[in-house]
Amino acid sequence: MTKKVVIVATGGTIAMRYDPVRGGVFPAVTGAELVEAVPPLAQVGPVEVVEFANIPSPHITPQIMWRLAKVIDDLLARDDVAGVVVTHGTDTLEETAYFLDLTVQSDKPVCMTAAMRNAAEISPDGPKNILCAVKTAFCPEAVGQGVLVVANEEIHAAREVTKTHAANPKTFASPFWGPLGYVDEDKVIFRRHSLKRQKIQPAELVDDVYLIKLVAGADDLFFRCLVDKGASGIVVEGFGRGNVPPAVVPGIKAALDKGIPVVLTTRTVGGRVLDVYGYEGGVKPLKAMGVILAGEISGPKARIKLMLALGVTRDRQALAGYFDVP
Ligand SMILES: NC(=O)C[C@H](N)C(=O)O
Repeated sequence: MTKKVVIVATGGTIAMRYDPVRGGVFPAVTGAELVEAVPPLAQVGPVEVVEFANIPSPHITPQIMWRLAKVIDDLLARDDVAGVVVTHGTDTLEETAYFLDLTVQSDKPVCMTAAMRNAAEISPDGPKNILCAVKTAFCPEAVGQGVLVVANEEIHAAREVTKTHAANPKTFASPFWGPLGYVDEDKVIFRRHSLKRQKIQPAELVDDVYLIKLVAGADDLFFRCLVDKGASGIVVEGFGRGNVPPAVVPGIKAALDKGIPVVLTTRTVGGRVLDVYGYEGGVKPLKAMGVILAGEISGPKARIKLMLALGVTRDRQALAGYFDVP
């Protein structure tokens, strides 16, 4: 049977054009039109298009990600489907990629791609990104690598990749680790394998989980607001090893006392949160209070993981186990 790659279009700049009447860039291009703009796809293999949505990625929500994951799993269950490519906006792409990496049950390739230049600009990057993403989705070595982000001819792991530049087409990078591989003219090359996938199968999506990014001199106002609101979870982006200002600690304690799990990440782009420092606000006393350490993942990705894990358990120890992975 000749297998195909299904392109699931969700929107983003890749599917936008400048509108002179409204004076801005707006959604304008369907998934089918995106494919028409990439004639060399005919030499790669058969593709099918699913018009999932056409929205800017700042409009993407965890509930939409949840629906997207189910659509992708249904597609990958088909014997005639080798893999899926998702076209998406770059602004929140890393969050959707990580959500899918944790929830899509199939190990067939899922390659997300995007564009930094809209379809009407000089040298749009979308068509080449789609071509590289489809080539990767057909590549046998992409099986079992988890969700991949393919852009600018590079292949990145969902767990490691982040958007690093507001405008440059080379925006996606995996700090300290670099790409898994790249797409050359003649073939797809993987130079390393992604980390072992973690899969979470929640019964429901608990999406009232909030991220608080800390800065010098921060106090616990935001924590007290979330405690009053009865949030289901709080992710904190601390400094360095995960340390926080002393004025934040009472707010963290108030959340924990109310049974709200608090997950600690760091605002650095690399390295792990670790209980090195014993001073007030250091991770050692925070861990002793019951704060969950999130390892290396970023604040936005830790929030995605906590949403999903809360759909499985509210037990703090069990929740901590979901974050105790490399
Ligand atoms: N390059 C892009 O796709 C950015 C756009 N604002 C989006 O995320 O939808």
